[in-house]
Amino acid sequence: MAASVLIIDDDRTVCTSLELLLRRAGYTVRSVYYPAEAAAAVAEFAPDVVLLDLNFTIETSGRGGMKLLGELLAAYPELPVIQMTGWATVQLAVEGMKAGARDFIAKPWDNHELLNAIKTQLVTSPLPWRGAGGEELAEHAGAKKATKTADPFAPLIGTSSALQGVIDQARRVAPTQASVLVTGESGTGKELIAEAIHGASKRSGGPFVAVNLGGVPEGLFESELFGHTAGAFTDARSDRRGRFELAEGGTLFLDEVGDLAPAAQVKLLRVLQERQYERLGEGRPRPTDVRVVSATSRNLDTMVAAGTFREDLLYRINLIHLHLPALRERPGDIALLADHFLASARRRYDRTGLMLDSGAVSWLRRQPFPGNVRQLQNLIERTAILSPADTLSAEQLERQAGERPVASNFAPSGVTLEQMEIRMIRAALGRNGGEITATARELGLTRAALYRRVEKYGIG
Ligand SMILES: Nc1ncnc2c1ncn2[C@@H]1O[C@H](COP(=O)(O)OP(=O)(O)OP(=O)(O)O)[C@@H](O)[C@H]1O
Repeated sequence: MAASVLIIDDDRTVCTSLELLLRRAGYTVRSVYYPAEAAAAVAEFAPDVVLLDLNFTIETSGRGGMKLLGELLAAYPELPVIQMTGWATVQLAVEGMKAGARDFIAKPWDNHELLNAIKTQLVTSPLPWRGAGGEELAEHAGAKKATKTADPFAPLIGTSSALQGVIDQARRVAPTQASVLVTGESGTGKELIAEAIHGASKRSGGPFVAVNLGGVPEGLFESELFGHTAGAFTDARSDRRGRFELAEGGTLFLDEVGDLAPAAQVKLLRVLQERQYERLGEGRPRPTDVRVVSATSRNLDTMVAAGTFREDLLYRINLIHLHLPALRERPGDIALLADHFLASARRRYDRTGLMLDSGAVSWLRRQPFPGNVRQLQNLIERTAILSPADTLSAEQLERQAGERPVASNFAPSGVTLEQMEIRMIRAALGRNGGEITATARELGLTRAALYRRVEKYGIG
């Protein structure tokens, strides 16, 4: 049986787009638009996970959402609630976490992160709040069990020696306990290879828990990674397990490790050195047995030289270093990858005739793909959905790829810098399928800086 998600948000466009995303990922979904209907929907639909918007537009303070969160958790203390909130209201999200929400996602959300957050709740909740079988849920959340006997590296498509070299290295280090640092541009498959390393390790029976450190506000770092006990803060009503605890016996994937603030770097280093951590408010150390795989698209050596990343932490996470090549460095893999994404579009949309004509393949091979494999995947998928014909041409792909490269009219007169910025952000969001991390990388911004601009300009 498919796992289920209840969306509580008064913005119907948000609900519709979340419904589409989650149904495609195999979930049963229901939305409610009015806070007053939420409790009844939880009772009737018995969702495995709830996505709750904290900012109802009628009540922009977010108090409506906080109140509802309190009511739902009072009635169902174990209900896994993921809060959704705009960047400007991170403080509210912090309050929500203290009140017992399990996670939070900033709007506009990153699809990949959102799906990961839901998966984490399904896999790591040992006692689903309504008593459903944990096994069944875990099986749904990523089909890791079903594919256990298959080659864990099979999902990594590409025959280029640049990619195969990295896969060979990864195969060799997977069975060891060594910490691994995966570098590479956004969308090159860092998380995919981290999962494969876990799958090929002796820990494959344990959990694979991912945490995007770039998305964790500083004030939440300890609670997020190490957990807290009820009463640790004024609003901490229930115990909360941190990511280290959730990953016990398995692999902890620290994504965007280069985005960690200096104070958080010290705290992480201490836990990795001492192999023990403390839940906030508990006052006693807990031993930890996790293997750490980290990833970043930043250059940590340069950051160490600049004094923004601790050298001792780099040594700790970087026993083995794997670097994934950008897609433009292995154009020979583009046709194979395109074929792979087209095959999944055929299955997903039941369009067995979908294919690329030869012009389309050579056009794809000439593209720079700054968003790497993720960008190629989004482009194929979008073109397949929007094309009425089964054979996709270079022209159709080009149209979907959106803005052309810089041309002489790049800075037309009569357009303000601000308008230009809005256009560039919109275009980059379009090219990257709305993925915040990839868009921020393409524009050379941090995620926080991109969120601020999206918020400031009201880009939807
Ligand atoms: N070699 C590959 N074969 C098949 N799919 C791939 C490959 N590399 C990446 N992908 C797909 O591209 C998308 C992005 O990959 P992934 O999330 O692992 O990248 P990432 O480097 O971790 O990105 P980011 O730095 O933005 O978090 C995913 O949907 C993934 O399945």
